[in-house]
Amino acid sequence: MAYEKELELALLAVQRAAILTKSVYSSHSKGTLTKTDSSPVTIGDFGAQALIIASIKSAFPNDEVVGEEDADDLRANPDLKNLVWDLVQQAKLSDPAAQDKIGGPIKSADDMLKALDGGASEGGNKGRIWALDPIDGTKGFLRGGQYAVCLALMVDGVPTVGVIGCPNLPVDDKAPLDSKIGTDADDKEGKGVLFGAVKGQGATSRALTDGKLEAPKTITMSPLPDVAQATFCESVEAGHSSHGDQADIARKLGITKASVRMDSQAKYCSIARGAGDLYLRLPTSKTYQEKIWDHAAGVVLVQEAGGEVTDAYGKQLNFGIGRTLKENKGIVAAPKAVHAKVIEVVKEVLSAKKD
Ligand SMILES: Nc1ncnc2c1ncn2[C@@H]1O[C@H](COP(=O)(O)OS(=O)(=O)O)[C@@H](OP(=O)(O)O)[C@H]1O
Ligand SMILES: [Mg+2]
Ligand SMILES: [Mg+2]
Ligand SMILES: [Mg+2]
Repeated sequence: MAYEKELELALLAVQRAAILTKSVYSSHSKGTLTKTDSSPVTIGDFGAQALIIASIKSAFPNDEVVGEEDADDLRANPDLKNLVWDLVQQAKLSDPAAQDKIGGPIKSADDMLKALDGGASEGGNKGRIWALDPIDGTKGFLRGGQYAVCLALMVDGVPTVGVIGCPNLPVDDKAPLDSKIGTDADDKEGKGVLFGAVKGQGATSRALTDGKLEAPKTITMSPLPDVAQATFCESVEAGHSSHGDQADIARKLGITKASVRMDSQAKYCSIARGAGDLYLRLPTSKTYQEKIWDHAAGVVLVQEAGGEVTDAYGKQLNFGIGRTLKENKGIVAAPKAVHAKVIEVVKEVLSAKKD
């Protein structure tokens, strides 16, 4: 199968990084800093990015990576660097063969910084470029909500392989998607899912482990004969997507069920496995550009589970023009059969707002 090696590498690399993020999640000190855009970053984000880029470079040294983080803060703060280096050394897959497949341990703190800085690609529509979000939903990670470790391979600007680890989602995909799953998460017994998809080959989920990969299970979106019956997912943070516009859209579609608010690409994962149906992300500002690492993996997953993902105007997402989706505004993900109907209503709501 095409991209078999890339998928396995991505699944194992995300699984190893999740060992690190879980250890930070359950520790009271997360080494949180505030970035220049006022968003938070933790020692978990830095460690997970270093581990995943080291894995990619061990298997595919010529591939580029667009990663959210870089090593500047760690170079400026040796104590913080040492904290991350300790975590990185501790995070290893329990199965030696699996650990070998992703290049073994990072050899030194300097190599760790180099790996962390390996995510500086400017992106583009030529060749193989990975999009990496080491912790998506950092605010959820800090709050005790959902978060996700997200990795996608883009080929000539098209998301082609997508892998997402969700340490706080229930493994059982029949678990009802209620607000508790979104905002009162934990990574204890029965939690932790690893999603994977390759363009043209379908989407899967399996339990997240700390060693070998479990056997995959095919996932699909729920059939949704009547859009009024939909459950829709949206961001927790009101600053990240417009809850007001999303409520108007839901009302116009006849949706009566309450939305499920959850952080991170766990929203894409949930609808891809039929726990929830729609993901609405309406812009809150005219200037914010969505980052490719916040969407690339989730888009492959939803497309391969039978869904369609566009921007809020129904325009195809263009992942091949840099680190952001600057040609697009907002995100709408829905089962193929109802996507056009949802976009029609989204456009109505957006045009009613025009000044
Ligand atoms: N203003 C604004 N508008 C839209 N999106 C923004 C904005 N600011 C940040 N971000 C990005 O949102 C990512 C998290 O998205 P979520 O859907 O998980 O948001 S939320 O935390 O549930 O509200 C989050 O990803 P992480 O930084 O990886 O957590 C950000 O990249
Ligand atoms: Mg961030
Ligand atoms: Mg993110
Ligand atoms: Mg992030």
